[in-house]
Amino acid sequence: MDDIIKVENLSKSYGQLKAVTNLSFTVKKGTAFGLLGANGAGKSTTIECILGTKPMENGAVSILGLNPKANRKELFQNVGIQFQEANYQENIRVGELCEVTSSLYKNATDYLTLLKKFGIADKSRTLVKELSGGQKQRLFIILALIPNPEVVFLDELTTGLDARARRDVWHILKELKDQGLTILLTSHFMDEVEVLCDEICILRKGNLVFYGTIEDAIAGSPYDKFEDAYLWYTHEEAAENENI
Ligand SMILES: Nc1ncnc2c1ncn2[C@@H]1O[C@H](COP(=O)(O)OP(=O)(O)OP(=O)(O)O)[C@@H](O)[C@H]1O
Repeated sequence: MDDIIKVENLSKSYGQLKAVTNLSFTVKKGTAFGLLGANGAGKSTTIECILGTKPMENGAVSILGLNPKANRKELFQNVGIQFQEANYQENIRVGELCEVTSSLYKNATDYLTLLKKFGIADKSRTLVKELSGGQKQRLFIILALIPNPEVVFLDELTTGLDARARRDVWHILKELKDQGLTILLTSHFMDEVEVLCDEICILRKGNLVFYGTIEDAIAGSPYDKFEDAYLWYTHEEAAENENI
């Protein structure tokens, strides 16, 4: 089975606001897919609908051939999710949180290796609440990878990370992708998207305005740099130029 994530005609509104309209895409095994768009474009809503943590109005979704709502338990073992801070208790140490997380999975990977890879092995005994923003972000990526998942969802992948840490994260994810991991990520950094993503879709106010490869995105725009093309698709390039 090649299509690891399949989204068909996904729509979601909050009252009168259409957050996502008729969105369809597929993500193939061992590839990274970037869900892109400005603040409020509908990226997080899409991820939550795919994972079944938010009800969608219309559409059909499958992950690893399963329905995320009906097959939650089966999927749980094979899907990694980068959660945000609010999901963790305050007074737990980094090592303890990794240990507890590992205990939930049959195929958990060695978290000490991950802590080392992501450069926070020395923080194992530190309280999670005492980590810096970037260290927390690294920890949350580690927690998503502990299950040794087949597919991982990474929302705002490297927000808050310093330049070195971002490159380390890219390197690790590329390695995992080469080993067959499927990645769906959101990011506001187009350099990162160019390094990692095989395919992207760009959302504008919940509507799909581009779906394909980065090369095709550039070719379909008047620009020759991806970031310029991206801003053109999102209709933000004028506002951007005014600020220069
Ligand atoms: N629970 C909610 N109730 C009402 N409106 C919401 C809710 N969650 C999101 N929205 C609205 O839906 C739209 C899409 O939001 P969403 O969080 O999916 O965007 P996003 O692309 O992830 O943005 P960001 O890049 O800022 O994280 C926005 O206009 C937002 O204000």
